[in-house]
Amino acid sequence: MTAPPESPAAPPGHYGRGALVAVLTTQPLATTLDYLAPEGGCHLGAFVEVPLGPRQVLGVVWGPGKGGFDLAKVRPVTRVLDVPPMRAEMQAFLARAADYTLTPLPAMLRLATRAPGLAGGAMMRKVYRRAGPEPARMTEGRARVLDALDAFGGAAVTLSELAEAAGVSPSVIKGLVKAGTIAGEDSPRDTPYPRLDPDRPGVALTEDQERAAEALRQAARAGGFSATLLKGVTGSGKTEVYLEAVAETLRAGRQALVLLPEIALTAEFIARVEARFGARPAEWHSGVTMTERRRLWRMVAEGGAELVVGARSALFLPFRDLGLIVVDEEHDSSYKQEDGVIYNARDMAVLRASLAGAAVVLASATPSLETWVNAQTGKYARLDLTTRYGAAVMPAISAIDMRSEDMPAAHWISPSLAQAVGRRLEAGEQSLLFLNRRGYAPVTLCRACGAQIGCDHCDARMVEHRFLKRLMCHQCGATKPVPSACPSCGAEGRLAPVGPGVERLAEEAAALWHGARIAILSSDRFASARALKAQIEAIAQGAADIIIGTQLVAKGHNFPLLTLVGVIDADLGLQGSDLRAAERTFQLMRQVAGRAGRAERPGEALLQTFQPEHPVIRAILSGEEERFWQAEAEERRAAGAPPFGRLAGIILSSTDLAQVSDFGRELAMMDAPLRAIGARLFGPAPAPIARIRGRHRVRLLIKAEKTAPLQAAIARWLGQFRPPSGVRVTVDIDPQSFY
Ligand SMILES: Nc1ncnc2c1ncn2[C@@H]1O[C@H](COP(=O)(O)OP(=O)(O)OP(=O)(O)O)[C@@H](O)[C@H]1O
Ligand SMILES: [Zn+2]
Repeated sequence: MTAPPESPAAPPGHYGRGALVAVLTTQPLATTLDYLAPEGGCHLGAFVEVPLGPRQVLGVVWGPGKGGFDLAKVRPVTRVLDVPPMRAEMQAFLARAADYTLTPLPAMLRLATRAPGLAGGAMMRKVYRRAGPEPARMTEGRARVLDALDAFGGAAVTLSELAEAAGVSPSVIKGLVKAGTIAGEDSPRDTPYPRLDPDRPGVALTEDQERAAEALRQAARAGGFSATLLKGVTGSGKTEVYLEAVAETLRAGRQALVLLPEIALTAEFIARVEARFGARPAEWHSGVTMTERRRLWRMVAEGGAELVVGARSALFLPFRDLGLIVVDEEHDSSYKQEDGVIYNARDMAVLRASLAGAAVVLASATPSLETWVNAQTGKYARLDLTTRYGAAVMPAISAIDMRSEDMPAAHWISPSLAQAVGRRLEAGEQSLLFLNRRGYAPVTLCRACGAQIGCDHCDARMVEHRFLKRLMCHQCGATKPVPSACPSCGAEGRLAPVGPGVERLAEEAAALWHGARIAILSSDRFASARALKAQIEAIAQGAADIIIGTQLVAKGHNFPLLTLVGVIDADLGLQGSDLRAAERTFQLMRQVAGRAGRAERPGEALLQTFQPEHPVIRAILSGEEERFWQAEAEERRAAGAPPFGRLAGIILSSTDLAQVSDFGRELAMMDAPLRAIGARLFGPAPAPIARIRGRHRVRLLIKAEKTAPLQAAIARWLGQFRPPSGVRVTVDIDPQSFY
């Protein structure tokens, strides 16, 4: 039973006062809840505050109320928030994303409302300015406040900002207000971002670049959904090309979103946007302040932000008219969100673009196999840039056969690689030694009893971090001091590091090359994204001779002086049984090698390997990329593996091992809904990392045909059970990791 609308002339999508509306809240409830539209009514999609028990919670008017119960008991919406209503496109996106990832809709709504102060409504804030003569009593603190105000030169400044700039407590400022010297006034909090000028001249594009740029401009002009793989070798100018698509989108008056896989890359990208369009874009990632997040969220909704550069969560921003999404380095595994709501931002970008009528550009030198196949089958358009820009040429890649190198124990830099580095040092060029292992040594072993030091909470070995002087678990982050005696047998002084991490490699390099400036680039070495950015910039300017880095350095940085890349262990990624081991190794090696020789001087990449004849190593060396993808695709097709078949991972965890094992078996026994769609269930089996943070983990794997209705079947299957309390069930559709 639905209440009649207040007035028959109400516009579509508007509910008059007293009409029954369904509100989706961010609370973990199974369904929407019915409320009465408030005084003045509300629009479909309106952000509202509603009573839930004793509390007020945030919600969105999702549609007409479901009714079917006593209307007298339905409570009215408390108030409609002063932000633009959620658009139908966004509602559809959240609903489809929820269905795809098997995530409850309220959790999706939480992703879409991750800005502070939406309900706060305080659109104004107090800012301070000079208002009268100097106070009768002038103190040093007061003088500093007035100096600081002058220094701000009329820019809006809040109490806390002013206090911080002047180095005084807020009471000093309040004293000046009382004295009439300065005044606080309310001013709008959220202001639009500076306009970008798409018609400023960009760089002169090469013929190849121009061809690709024109195709992307056309896609942007066409105004509907399209998906394009922009595949260009490292240093070919993909960024310059897709900025042309951004320009065309802005000309059409629509908004653009550029996703980057790594916050550390944003500084360089923003500088390029500023050079191209004369102003900075809006930034959205974990390093952005709350005030700025709030401003961005609102401005995106109101159209006061034309271009957003951000992390994967920027996909859930309330764009008013999204015309373009660029996913840069689209193959990057960090686009997969692995906890909380598990989703792949690359796939969600395509979904959102299709609903918004936007163009999506997936850019990479080494695309994911999924995207490569989509381009092969014509589902996506494909544009290729096959040469580096300008004088730069692709680096020569060759292998160092470690079987014939003379390697003393506990050394990892072969004589051949050392020679090559030595030549760079003499020439004043930079070398990068790449090792994808953080810390000093991956294993700490007791030479008396053979025990390895493990984490107390996880089924994982502790990694020594000599820089921090601790052992650290890379699963849960727990740390402990390096003991002097073996925790197993008590032997004193017999613990030894085994294997290399970047810190140990730096030690070896320092012993080899006295006086060389060595910099370690590894995420755990930097307290903040800002510090990391600064270090990357310094290195680009030449502040280091030898860079020792983890995969952090593989991601699109430009180091113009870098001419040699040495990969310490090219076999590392090939060891696992991971479905994507070959693909990942191929991508990573090609990307890392691509850091070399990006300016005038040619680059070289040397891969230390014990198996130079391995097909993946050979493919990396030969550079015959298309053949590699072809072969990899064939193998996956034969195995019915993604992207030709579908997978879903089910992870059960509990502090009680028996409980989680029993529940796993129960799930496996009642798999009829899965069999009904021809899917196969494997497991339960203890997860490769069988315990994390004290929780025992059991995995099941579902394999289905590409077209099978997998999510619906999983929902029916899981719907048969009530997990015992304490058991957590995580569904990972299209899993990327299997730990
Ligand atoms: N047409 C051009 N005119 C001037 N400079 C250019 C041009 N094209 C590319 N460049 C420069 O060449 C370098 C490489 O370009 P860009 O970073 O766009 O390449 P990319 O393909 O995105 O590389 P990667 O995949 O390694 O990130 C940059 O410094 C860029 O400014
Ligand atoms: Zn741990």
